[in-house]
This record gives sequence, structure tokens and C-alpha cells, in this order.
Amino acid sequence: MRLIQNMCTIAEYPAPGSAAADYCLGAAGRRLVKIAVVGASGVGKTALVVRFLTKRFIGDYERNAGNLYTRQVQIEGETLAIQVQDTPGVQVHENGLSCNEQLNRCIRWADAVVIVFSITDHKSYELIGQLHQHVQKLHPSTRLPVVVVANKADLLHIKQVDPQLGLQLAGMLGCSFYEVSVSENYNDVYNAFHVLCKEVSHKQQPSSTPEKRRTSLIPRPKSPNMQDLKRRFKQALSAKVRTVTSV
Ligand SMILES: Nc1nc2c(ncn2[C@@H]2O[C@H](COP(=O)(O)OP(=O)(O)OP(=O)(O)O)[C@@H](O)[C@H]2O)c(=O)[nH]1
Repeated sequence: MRLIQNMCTIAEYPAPGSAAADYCLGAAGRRLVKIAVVGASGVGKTALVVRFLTKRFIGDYERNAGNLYTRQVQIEGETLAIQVQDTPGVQVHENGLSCNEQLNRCIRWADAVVIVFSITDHKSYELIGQLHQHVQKLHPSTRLPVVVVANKADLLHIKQVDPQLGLQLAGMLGCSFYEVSVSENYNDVYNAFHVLCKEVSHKQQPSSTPEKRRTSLIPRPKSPNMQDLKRRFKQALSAKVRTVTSV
């Protein structure tokens, strides 16, 4: 969907670090968390993003062109600006995943990724492992926080994937897992994004762990000033002289 009320549509596929991409951060001087939402076509990526941003479920969306939205979230008492990049559905070809340059740019830009599949579409589930691998390949020097989301939990009667399998796979990949129904439940959607933001926030502040903060609060001993040193040296010297003369 192209433009949705109450959301700020910033740009389509902004270049990392571009003025558009940093708009929200610059506006309020807040820390920024950038999230890309990826997965097969029709799994509910746009619905998920819209639900998270507006709390509303809107049944029909234009085929996604990949928009960037923003909102603020409170994480452990701090207000963070978050940008969420919706992406077009990933295509699969005979020789595997086909990720176009736009999608790759989004993944490289992101601090964290949401990989979505639908429990009504087994093929979308089969993509998760490959997508996760692709994300890691585009971020070779860091372990990007990823959450796997199994959507359409309300459609149990036509399910093709047991959500339990999603949980197992996410565990094997070292990702968090959420089973959600974007159409019926806002809280699970919110929690999935919230956990991801928290993980990124902790990663962005490695030096402010409680242990380090405690250490920095221990006062350093005052270094004695030169005057003081001279005074003490003189005192020691005259005491020595007194001792020698008294012998
Ligand atoms: N029943 C049900 N339908 C859902 C749910 N989430 C999304 N849908 C529907 O699934 C369809 C596809 O949703 P989209 O959000 O457009 O999916 P997408 O992954 O963005 O699709 P692409 O833009 O093609 O990549 C829409 O008709 C949504 O209304 C859900 O939790 N339950």
C-alpha cells in the first residue's frame, strides 16, 4: 500500500545514510532502529507493518512497492525512532532464491530483519532458511538480530505448516519466533517488533552495560598535586635531618 494515514511514508528504498533515511533521527536527535520486513509474496508483510504502525488491520493492499515508514517506541524508558521498510515478495527460481538489488539494499541498510511466512503457505516456510542465510551473507561482520514471524494463525483450518515447525526452525537459526494473526491480534505483532528493537538497542550500546556503568562510577583516586608532593618531601627530609643531628 502506498500511503496510509497516520504513518509517515518517507521514501522508497532510501540509500543508507541518505537525508531521507535519517529524517526522523535528525528531527528529534533520537537513536534510530532500522527494520526490514522480508518474506514470500502474500504472507502479510504489508498487513503486519500497517498493523504495527496503526494498530489497524486493513484487508486489502496494493501489491507492495516497498515503502519506508516510521514511528517511535519506548524501549526501557528511552524513546527510539524506528524505521520499518516493507519489501516486495521474494521470488524463488529453480536454482534458489532470487533477491533483486532493491531487496538487497534494504537488507544491507537494516539493523534488524523480520522474516515472515504464512502458516497457509508451505513454500513461504521453506524460504526462511535461505532468507536467513542471505541476510547473514549481506552482513558478514555482524550477527544481525532476526525475528521469524508465522502469520495468519487465524486460518488454522487451511494451515499447511504447523507453527511448531516455525518455532523449531527459528531456534535452530538462533532467532526469536512469534506466531501471530495480523488480522486478529495486535499485541503479538507489537511484541515481535518490540523484542527486535530491544535487541538492536542493546547492540547499539555495548559500552553501557550495567557492569561497565558501575565501573565508570567508581571514583578514580585523586592524583596529588605538585605543591603537596613538595611539602611532603620537605617534611620527610627535615625529619631525617632531625634524626641524624640528634644521634
Ligand atoms: N486471514 C488473514 N489474512 C491476512 C492476515 N495477514 C494478511 N492477510 C491477508 O493476506 C493478503 C496478503 O497480505 P499483504 O500484506 O498484502 O501481503 P504481502 O506479503 O505484503 O504481499 P506482497 O506485497 O505481494 O509481497 C491480504 O489479503 C491480507 O488481508 C492474517 O493474519 N489473517
